[in-house]
Amino acid sequence: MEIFKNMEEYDYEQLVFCQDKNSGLKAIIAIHDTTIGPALGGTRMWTYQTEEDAIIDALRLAKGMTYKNAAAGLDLGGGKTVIIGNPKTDKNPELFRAFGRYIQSLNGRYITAEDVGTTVKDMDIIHQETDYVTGISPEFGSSGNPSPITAYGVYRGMKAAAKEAFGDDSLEGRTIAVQGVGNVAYTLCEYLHREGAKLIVTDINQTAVQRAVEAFGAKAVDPNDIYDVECDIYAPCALGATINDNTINRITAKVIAGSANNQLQRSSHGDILFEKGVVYAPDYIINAGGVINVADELYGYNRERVLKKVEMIYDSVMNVFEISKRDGIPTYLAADRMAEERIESVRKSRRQFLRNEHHVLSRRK
Ligand SMILES: NC(=O)c1ccc[n+]([C@@H]2O[C@H](COP(=O)([O-])OP(=O)(O)OC[C@H]3O[C@@H](n4cnc5c(N)ncnc54)[C@H](O)[C@@H]3O)[C@@H](O)[C@H]2O)c1
Ligand SMILES: CC(C)C[C@H](N)C(=O)O
Repeated sequence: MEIFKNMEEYDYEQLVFCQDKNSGLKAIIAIHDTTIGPALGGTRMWTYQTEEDAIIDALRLAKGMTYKNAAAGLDLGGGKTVIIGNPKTDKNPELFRAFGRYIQSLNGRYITAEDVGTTVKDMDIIHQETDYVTGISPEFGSSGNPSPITAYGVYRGMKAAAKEAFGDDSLEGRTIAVQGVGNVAYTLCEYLHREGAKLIVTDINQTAVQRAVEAFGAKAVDPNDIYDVECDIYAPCALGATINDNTINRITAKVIAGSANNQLQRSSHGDILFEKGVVYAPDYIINAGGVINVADELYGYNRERVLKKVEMIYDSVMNVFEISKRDGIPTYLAADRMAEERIESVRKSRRQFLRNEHHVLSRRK
């Protein structure tokens, strides 16, 4: 793999490889863009088949965070970490402490939080070595697990997408196919069930499926069959790239709205959805609740302020649809334009020289 070629393609700033033999840590921190502020993005722990897969995932996820944070109006850039390993068997406190020291060595350029495979407890261990971590336990005045807030944002965004597709934002009686019923999707299903939606669920973890079947009367299907079920809304809430060459023509839903990051394998899949008239709520707009929640810790956490902001994901999704219709472009592109405009305006406003403690002038005491 040509690493610099890959970094150059979307202008990544930095890729950090972290290794600690004693604890087994193998982590990759990707910092995509810090124009607006320090890079904030979670840490994913996953069993990657190859090191190349792990690097590509870190890069894709980090870029997504730049766009997510910019579009959500946060004063933050984008980054992400992947830890190579099985979250069920390979965790130990020394691993997260070693990782925390690597984060500290970046001196605030990167701030972490939870993602797939990591928990509040893991963030608390990282916190023993660095302050550049969010989503730690509420005992520290922090916001805790971001997933329920992410779920609330996805629910709000899904209602906006329903309004766009069906002319009515009620989800009562709608059939919704949920792929992956983990931390975010379980709470999402609670909202959907409460509103009277009919749920079809799948997961590679049978315990997770069973929990949703029992709690919400959901119908369970095999992971490979979720693309073929008849439904109004497809909610991808597992891993990325599930909208791809193999699935795009199998999905019959009029709406795609879910929590997963990087749902489109390639941007051309977003073009196809647009041509087919599928209402796609762009992933990083609809799933921004979690990062809005953890970012609020940087100001002194206030849950009411967070809930107000996350409720507005309905309006952000609507705004993307408006731009898409106005400019005749797919929704993923409309979202990208929104984010890029904000990054560019900040970049321009920072043109003037500003003396700081690192500048050569500071040496002339
Ligand atoms: N947790 C958050 O606050 C947050 C915020 C923004 C985005 N996201 C994204 O939302 C998604 C879900 O996050 P989460 O925190 O709920 O993770 P999670 O690990 O708790 O849940 C993911 C679920 O998907 C299942 N899964 C994995 N591969 C699957 C497959 N091929 N088919 C069916 N099920 C499969 C897993 O078994 C698991 O139950 C991820 O893509 C994550 O990056 C999460
Ligand atoms: C909580 C966030 C910082 C990270 C979250 N996993 C996301 O993708 O947005």
